[in-house]
Amino acid sequence: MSDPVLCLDRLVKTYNPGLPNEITVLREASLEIAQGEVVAMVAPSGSGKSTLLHIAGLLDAPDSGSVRVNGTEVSGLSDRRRTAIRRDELGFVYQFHHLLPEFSAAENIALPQLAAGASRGAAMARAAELLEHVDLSPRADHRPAELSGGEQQRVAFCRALANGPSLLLADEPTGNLDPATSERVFEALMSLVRETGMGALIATHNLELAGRMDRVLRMEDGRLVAG
Ligand SMILES: Nc1ncnc2c1ncn2[C@@H]1O[C@H](COP(=O)(O)OP(=O)(O)OP(=O)(O)O)[C@@H](O)[C@H]1O
Repeated sequence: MSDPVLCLDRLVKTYNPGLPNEITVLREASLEIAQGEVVAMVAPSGSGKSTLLHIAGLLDAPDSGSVRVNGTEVSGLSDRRRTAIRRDELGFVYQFHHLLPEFSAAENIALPQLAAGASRGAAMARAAELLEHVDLSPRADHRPAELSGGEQQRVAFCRALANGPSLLLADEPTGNLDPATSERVFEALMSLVRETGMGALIATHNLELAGRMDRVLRMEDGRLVAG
């Protein structure tokens, strides 16, 4: 059997330790995501969802507990190796798209590939393929400001998937959209994720969307429990 794409084991995280405003956000939070599995994380605001996603995305370290990505324990790795894992194995989507305003949709999708060493031709070809998948080929040369909110978010999904990651981490990817757009964007995301066979951890407040994923976890008192 292959390793889980993500294994978080008994993560503990306290902010401001020893100070009056000390707050323990994660209390032995654990989860495992198999290859191709799409997991929803439902959590009230302030319960530690972003903290957990930051740790899973190797942007922050836990106080204790372990993080394994495709079987590799990340604590103790050099910054360089950690950056390589983030670039090659993880894809990120946020509530706001964070596309670069001065570049076109296709160029935004090409950039992470160029950073990973792809040629411009190969990167733009892959961008075109991804844009076609989310029905945005006619918008390839548009800058983000010339796209609707739902279109911008679909471009952000393409960018997240550009380097063929095995795990997608998404923090309320449809949180900023109206219900109809949210539905369309969610469908686009699921179709991309299913097509590539990647695993995904998707934080959402939308219980209806969560119910359509393979598994739902709830954040409760700093732990993840089956929802
Ligand atoms: N860098 C930090 N320093 C101190 N406290 C922090 C820090 N980051 C987060 N917190 C606190 O930790 C708790 C959890 O924050 P986190 O952002 O993980 O929650 P969340 O579930 O993602 O919330 P939201 O849905 O509102 O974004 C909050 O009480 C927050 O104020």
